[in-house]
Amino acid sequence: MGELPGIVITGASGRMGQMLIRSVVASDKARLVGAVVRAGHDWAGRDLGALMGVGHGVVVTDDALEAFAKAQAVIDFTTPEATLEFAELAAQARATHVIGTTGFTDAQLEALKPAAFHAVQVRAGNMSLGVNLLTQLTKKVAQALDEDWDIEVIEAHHNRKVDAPSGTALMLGEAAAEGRGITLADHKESGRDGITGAREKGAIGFSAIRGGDIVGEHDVLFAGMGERIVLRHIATDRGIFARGAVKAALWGQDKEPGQYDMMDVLGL
Ligand SMILES: NC(=O)C1=CN([C@@H]2O[C@H](COP(=O)(O)OP(=O)(O)OC[C@H]3O[C@@H](n4cnc5c(N)ncnc54)[C@H](O)[C@@H]3O)[C@@H](O)[C@H]2O)C=CC1
Ligand SMILES: O=C(O)C1=N[C@H](C(=O)O)C[C@H](O)C1
Repeated sequence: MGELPGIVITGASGRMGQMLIRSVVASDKARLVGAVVRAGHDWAGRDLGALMGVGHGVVVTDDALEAFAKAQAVIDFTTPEATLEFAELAAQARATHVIGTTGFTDAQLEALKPAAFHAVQVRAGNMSLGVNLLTQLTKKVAQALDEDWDIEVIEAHHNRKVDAPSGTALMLGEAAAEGRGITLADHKESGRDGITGAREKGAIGFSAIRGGDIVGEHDVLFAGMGERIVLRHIATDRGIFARGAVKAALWGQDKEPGQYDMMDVLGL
């Protein structure tokens, strides 16, 4: 039997970075071969075992290229700017690049594409099974209802989150738009404040709550006259995102270069 696929985690000291390290170490289908932090971070050069109590023998580095050269997959939950750099390096190393990072601009999403000519890229605003199922349900409900039903996506996250609406909220909004046969960009309404005027018919609205240690909560509200439907997902443990990302890294091993998402991985 050959060696298990080697995985590098970027943003190793972050909330998701640490969760991902624990998930790879706990997996019997993958090996942790590297942990990358940003340049000058005080974890660089230190053994993960001493820092986290797991991953003994893996020395944290700020040299992503060197780390990626030893890997079959890179799992990356960092920032859009860092992910763009890592996409090029993962392509050079022909390593599957699993991207959990959110908050990309349209131009940044466009800039991710060339790397996918050379390596598998799996990107999703949410890597959990539950949210990906909810996305499918959202599309189905939106397909069944007409514009008399107002669609609102409401999300809540911890007070350290820097982007809004969340990547998940955008995924759900895209699914609702697809179900309704419209383009989200033309119907997105977020950040209401002041005298906004009446709600535009057919809009897909977004609201973001930030507070405390909320892991991630998403409601898709279909509001009609005299009745409402609410589809809801509540995450209570970041392990759901990490396990999904490890699954994606393994799934990518025998795929052709290109851009994929968690629907592909989960076969939904
Ligand atoms: N797709 C999904 O299922 C999920 C996505 N996320 C997304 O993942 C991202 C990270 O979230 P958190 O872990 O909560 O944030 P965090 O702020 O705790 O961690 C991000 C880490 O990236 C590191 N970083 C930044 N630039 C870097 C560089 N150039 N090289 C190496 N490391 C670098 C930071 O030092 C930090 O440790 C966010 O965009 C978040 O929305 C979070 C949870 C689930
Ligand atoms: O930043 C987070 O924490 C999360 N980000 C993702 C998002 O933007 O949707 C996924 C999850 O909700 C947690």
